Amino acid sequence: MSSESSTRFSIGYAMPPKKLDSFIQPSFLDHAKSRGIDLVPIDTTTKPLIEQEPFDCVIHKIYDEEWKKQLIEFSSKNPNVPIIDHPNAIEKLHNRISMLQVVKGLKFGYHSEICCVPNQVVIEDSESRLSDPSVLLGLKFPVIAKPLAANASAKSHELSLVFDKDGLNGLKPPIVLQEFVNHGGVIFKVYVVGEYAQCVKRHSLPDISEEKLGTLRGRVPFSQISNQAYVIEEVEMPPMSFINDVANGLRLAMNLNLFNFDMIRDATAGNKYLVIDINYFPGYAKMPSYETVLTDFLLGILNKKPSEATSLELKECQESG
Ligand SMILES: Nc1ncnc2c1ncn2[C@@H]1O[C@H](COP(=O)(O)OP(=O)(O)OP(=O)(O)O)[C@@H](O)[C@H]1O
Ligand SMILES: O=P(O)(O)O[C@H]1[C@H](O)[C@@H](O)[C@H](OP(=O)(O)O)[C@@H](OP(=O)(O)O)[C@H]1O
Ligand SMILES: [Mg+2]
Ligand SMILES: [Mg+2]
Repeated sequence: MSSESSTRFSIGYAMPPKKLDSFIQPSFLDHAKSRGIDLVPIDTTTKPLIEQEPFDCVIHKIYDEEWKKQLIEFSSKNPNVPIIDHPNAIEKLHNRISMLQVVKGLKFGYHSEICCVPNQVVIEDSESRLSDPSVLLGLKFPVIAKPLAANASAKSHELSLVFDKDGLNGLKPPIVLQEFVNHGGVIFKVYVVGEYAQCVKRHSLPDISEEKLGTLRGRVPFSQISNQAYVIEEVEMPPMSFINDVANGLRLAMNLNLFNFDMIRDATAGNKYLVIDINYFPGYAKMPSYETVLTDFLLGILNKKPSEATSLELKECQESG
């Protein structure tokens, strides 16, 4: 039995129904409560945020402009209340090109592992460009076609594995074509919660040999193939020091606290890792011990001095928004 703490904090949370169902588990609410945190649902449909105070912190996964306005208003009235995370920082993850740009800037010289992104091109507009071979800019088949927008819609997760030029016909821009990299059929999914990172293994697409590629035609659609948490024994994890450095580098560069990233290990070069996807506020309930990890993180935020806190700066938000 844990005793309830005497200083209590109120954390407001705002997210779509699907996320509420998975994230707001009784085990999390109870654990947070036992450590002095009351998690309070924010009504995002019938009342403005500023009429629902007081909150000591707000966490959110709502992407519309109206919500952003409400956060700005709330923040100007409560400049010392941390908002996790800044909507402008989250927006960079809504586009599969800007999402990975930050990976290229990561620097940590002392690892034998390297971290990069697959070769990719963006097709912003007309479908007819897909029949022009120069559009591929030297990209090699197979490629994965991904919608450019990664905005939490079901459509944004509708991907295709494309084996040849004919397989590009009928794809609907704006899309990203990304080189498929053989990686042994397993991805490393790294959950980041502030300074904490945890890596899990997930199933992925199997490798495709040159020989097999010669027999494959067109394209195959797929969606959310790495979202189920199964036990995968044999595959060796990347070194934890490397994972921590990538996680911290991304966190600082993106100014985000709550995200995960998917990383694959190139089957032809065991020290080469490629980041293929970064997601805001992912399915944390699938992460072992998410209740304690999230509670520790929130307490860390709440116990910071206001000057160190992640408050949403009105000025910055208006300037770059
Ligand atoms: N460049 C690549 N090379 C090899 N496999 C890839 C590549 N890109 C994606 N995949 C495979 O496709 C899956 C889905 O791709 P991605 O993670 O980009 O899509 P998503 O819909 O954004 O996923 P999530 O559900 O994690 O948000 C990956 O988990 C991985 O199995
Ligand atoms: O609903 P959108 O914004 O599209 O976000 C999804 C992410 O893209 C996925 O990465 C999450 O699954 P994982 O936590 O297994 O990565 C997935 O987790 P969930 O389905 O368990 O909530 C979602 O968070
Ligand atoms: Mg992914
Ligand atoms: Mg994703």
